[in-house]
Amino acid sequence: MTAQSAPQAPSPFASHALAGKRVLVTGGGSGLGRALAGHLVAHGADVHLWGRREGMLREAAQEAAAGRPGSVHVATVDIRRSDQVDEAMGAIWAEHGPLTSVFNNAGANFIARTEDLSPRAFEAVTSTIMDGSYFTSTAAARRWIADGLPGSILSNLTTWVWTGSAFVVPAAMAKAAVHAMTMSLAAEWARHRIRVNAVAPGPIPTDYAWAMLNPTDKSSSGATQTDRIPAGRTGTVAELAHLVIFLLSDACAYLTGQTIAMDGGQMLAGPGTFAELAKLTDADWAEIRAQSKAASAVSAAQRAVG
Ligand SMILES: CCCCCCC/C=C/C(=O)SCCNC(=O)CCNC(=O)[C@H](O)C(C)(C)COP(=O)(O)OP(=O)(O)OC[C@H]1O[C@@H](n2cnc3c(N)ncnc32)[C@H](O)[C@@H]1OP(=O)(O)O
Ligand SMILES: NC(=O)C1=CN([C@@H]2O[C@H](COP(=O)(O)OP(=O)(O)OC[C@H]3O[C@@H](n4cnc5c(N)ncnc54)[C@H](OP(=O)(O)O)[C@@H]3O)[C@@H](O)[C@H]2O)C=CC1
Repeated sequence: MTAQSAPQAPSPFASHALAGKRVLVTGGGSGLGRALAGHLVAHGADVHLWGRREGMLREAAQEAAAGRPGSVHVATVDIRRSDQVDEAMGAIWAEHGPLTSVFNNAGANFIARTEDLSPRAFEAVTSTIMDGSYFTSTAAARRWIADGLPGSILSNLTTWVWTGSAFVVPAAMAKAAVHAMTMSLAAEWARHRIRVNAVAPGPIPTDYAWAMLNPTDKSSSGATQTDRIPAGRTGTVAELAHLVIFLLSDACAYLTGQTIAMDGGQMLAGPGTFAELAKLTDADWAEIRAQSKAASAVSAAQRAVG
């Protein structure tokens, strides 16, 4: 199949679709979170970006706020630490006013044979995705409930919540846990006017994710191969942004408890996982581990916290 080029999809939403919204984006210093921030600002939202690398967050804020100076704020927060999350959430409420929305976007992942993973490796991934999403969601919701305010929680998942995926087992498990949190809290908190939803994008290549998920010339697999996607291309940040804007807007106040896939048909056609990596040799896995750990080390050296 030949790769299709992505359409230049203009936003279907008015520039004030998110006016009055104050949105927290975790993992906002890089990749999808960073790119999404500019779209949220362009539709009227004020945005808060959390991550562990201060320099990246500041650059991201400058980029996203270019059209509306003062609309983006940053904080270094390790979302695996409930104390840091609660303190940073309190600071938003005190210094800027209540959030209206949380986007649980921060994630951690790398491909590896499950039998090779140490307990610390398992925990590094699962605590970021599962604990981090829970700590952030509850820190916001406790305040909304106490203040009698409505709110919206959205999480960035993957289609592995339905299919699982070989070779990324901690991430697949943790994303599935957040999918369960989405359904559970939607029912529990609807009476507080708090909506809880999730998106499950197919591949939208970003620098760090691909350094973790496709680090060598042998590691390309169904999950990251464009030519295996029925739509013939990967998704775009603009397409993800349009779905997120809709879900965070007041246009769908009755929509809650849903995880919405947006993957060009990848999951339904079968190749959305890393199962094909079963063919790799010990030497291939050693190279993958060395390459992805090198990318992690570069990023860890940039952190202010965590
Ligand atoms: C169908 C759709 C297809 C595409 C779907 C895409 C889905 C989304 C994917 C993503 O989420 S990609 C996100 C990529 N971004 C990140 O992962 C950002 C955050 N990442 C990190 O912080 C690191 O990369 C980290 C390794 C995940 C964690 O770093 P941390 O500093 O907390 O831990 P370390 O001390 O470095 O390591 C802890 C532990 O883990 C072992 N380990 C680290 N890397 C590897 C590796 N590549 N292979 C095997 N093991 C690894 C490390 O050795 C430590 O264990 P011990 O040695 O101490 O036992
Ligand atoms: N790209 C893709 O194709 C897809 C991505 N996704 C999901 O989208 C999200 C973003 O991925 P992507 O942009 O590609 O990858 P990135 O690696 O660029 O984004 C992950 C972000 O999470 C932040 N983060 C990681 N650990 C922590 C922590 N403990 N505390 C605070 N922030 C943390 C990182 O910042 P820092 O290291 O500075 O803390 C980074 O900004 C992930 O949840 C991923 O699973 C889902 C489907 C497809």
